[in-house]
Amino acid sequence: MAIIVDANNFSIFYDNTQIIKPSSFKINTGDFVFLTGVSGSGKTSIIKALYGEIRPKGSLRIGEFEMSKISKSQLATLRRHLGVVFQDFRLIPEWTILKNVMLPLLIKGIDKQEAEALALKELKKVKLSHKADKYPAELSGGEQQRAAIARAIIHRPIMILADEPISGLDEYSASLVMDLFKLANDSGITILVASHSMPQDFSREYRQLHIEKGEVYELS
Ligand SMILES: Nc1ncnc2c1ncn2[C@@H]1O[C@H](COP(=O)(O)OP(=O)(O)OP(=O)(O)O)[C@@H](O)[C@H]1O
Repeated sequence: MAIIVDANNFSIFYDNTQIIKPSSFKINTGDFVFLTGVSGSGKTSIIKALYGEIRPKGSLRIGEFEMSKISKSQLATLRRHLGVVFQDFRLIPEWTILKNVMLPLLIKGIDKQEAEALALKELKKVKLSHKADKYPAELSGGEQQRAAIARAIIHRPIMILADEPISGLDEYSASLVMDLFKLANDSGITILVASHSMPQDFSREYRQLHIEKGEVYELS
């Protein structure tokens, strides 16, 4: 199995404060991984390091890219192959939900009409077809979260990074979201979900990386 994430003594600092102590782990292509830990333990920071928003120390590789010294152009290339769901969704407020979901396809250079048709299909899967023409502010938090997930999946990334994608969702929406991730995982997409706890009744093989006191280790 190919290694997609290779963390080798990587650590994260904000100014002089060490949030993640030197840690090592590997994620294989096709893994379904939960990143758990209490609030403030550093889950978001690891997602941000993997998405290139903060620069880790030591070695954190995604495929051929070394995140501790990735260049701007390499980062743009890498991001085209990642899907990300941030805790605050980061939908573009001036754009409709449909256009937000189309964005990764437009970046890929897919023609607008085709992108629109694909985005409508993806919105159907997250049960948001009826909100396609609305703006983010017109949607509930849970609906915005589902739109963000549609945007993260639509371009069939190699890996999806999702920060607390089911927190605050009711049971129906939470299982809808987890089902979407399972489906994506079935098609070979590696999934990393940061969550303060494991979802109940998670019926599939998974790995759990846990952060405690700044250390990341595998729970089995
Ligand atoms: N930009 C920043 N500057 C300084 N410290 C930060 C910054 N962002 C986060 N931190 C600190 O880093 C630590 C880890 O934060 P992080 O957001 O990664 O935790 P988390 O596990 O995702 O928490 P939550 O579950 O509440 O989202 C916290 O102590 C936080 O205060």
